Amino acid sequence: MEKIYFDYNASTPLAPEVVEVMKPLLTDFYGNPSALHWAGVSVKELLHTARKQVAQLLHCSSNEIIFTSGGSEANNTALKGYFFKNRQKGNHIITSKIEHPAIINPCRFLEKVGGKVTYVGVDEFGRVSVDEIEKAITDETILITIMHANNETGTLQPIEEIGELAKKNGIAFHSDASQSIGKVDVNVEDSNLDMLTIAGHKLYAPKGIGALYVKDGIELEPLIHGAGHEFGLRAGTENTLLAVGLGKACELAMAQLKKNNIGDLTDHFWRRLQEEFGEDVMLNGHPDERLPNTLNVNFVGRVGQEILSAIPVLAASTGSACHAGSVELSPVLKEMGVSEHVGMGAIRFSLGRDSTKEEIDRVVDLIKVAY
Ligand SMILES: Cc1ncc(COP(=O)(O)O)c(C=O)c1O
Repeated sequence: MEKIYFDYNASTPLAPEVVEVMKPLLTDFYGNPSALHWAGVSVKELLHTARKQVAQLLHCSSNEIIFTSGGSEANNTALKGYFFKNRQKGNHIITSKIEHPAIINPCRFLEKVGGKVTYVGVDEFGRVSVDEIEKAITDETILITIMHANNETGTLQPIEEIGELAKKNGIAFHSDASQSIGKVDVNVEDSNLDMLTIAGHKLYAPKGIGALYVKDGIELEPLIHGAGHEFGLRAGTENTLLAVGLGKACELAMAQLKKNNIGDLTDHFWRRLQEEFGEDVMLNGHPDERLPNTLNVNFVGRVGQEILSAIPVLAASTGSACHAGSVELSPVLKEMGVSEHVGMGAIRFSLGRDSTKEEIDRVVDLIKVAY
């Protein structure tokens, strides 16, 4: 039976165009981009193009993009880098309780070295309250970091309002946009963002590459000290192969955003599940303010992982973490107030460019059999 991949929030395949653009870097374009001779200059040009392509997607300048090894490194650079460089201004950071571990754990680390962190909660749809963030601001607050879209539910946060609030209070604003880039339009200027994280493998670029937007004028301490690569913010000869792939992926994402009908497919999926399962299915996340590709559904009274195990051709995720054989309710759903009875039945389906209506209909049929 043909396999079905509905786990694009976990990782995406490489776009064929991305593979093509990377090929010459495996053979002919081997120079060090810092070298001044022909071999270096040609690679430097490719890197420059890639940086420009990433910047265009975010609506910023290419000198505001630094390449990293992925979303986790970009988040660590933003949080630790900003904290260590700006510590004399204050030691307080505001974030949310539903961030990815790549934000929560750097925050926990900073708490061990003199930082104070407020973790704001979310409502039943997984959205933070801007008022609650405002109330958490103190004279010591230097940074607000709130993810743009949640990886499990797809719920989008009101980053424009949070950006306004941060700007009004002279506080830097970072957003982990690993899940939203390429799925919805993101404009760092309109959202008053000072820093923003991208993860390549969520948008049809390779794994092991990402980027951090750092607004002109924002100062960071690098995580990796060395030579002056990436505007002095990340030492080490650039991963030109993967950066060029990310650049192309960003160019493709821009074109895709304009002709994207993935939201219609997700709506069709949700309609079909409601038709077949009625009140036995519940949506996790905001009904409208959600990534167009993400459908997180509770199969009430069931265990999501058991349903998935019964459908081996389907790649999808549960929101729950498996520890030593036991399945636990996802901390994100827990924060949203979803009960264990309901939330243990959660399955996250995340669609992508190659997903089809036929696949969705087949998955609904397979779930009916497995149910
Ligand atoms: C919201 C979010 N942030 C950060 C990351 C980490 O990205 P990477 O795997 O590129 O380090 C992920 C990946 O799962 C994510 O979903």
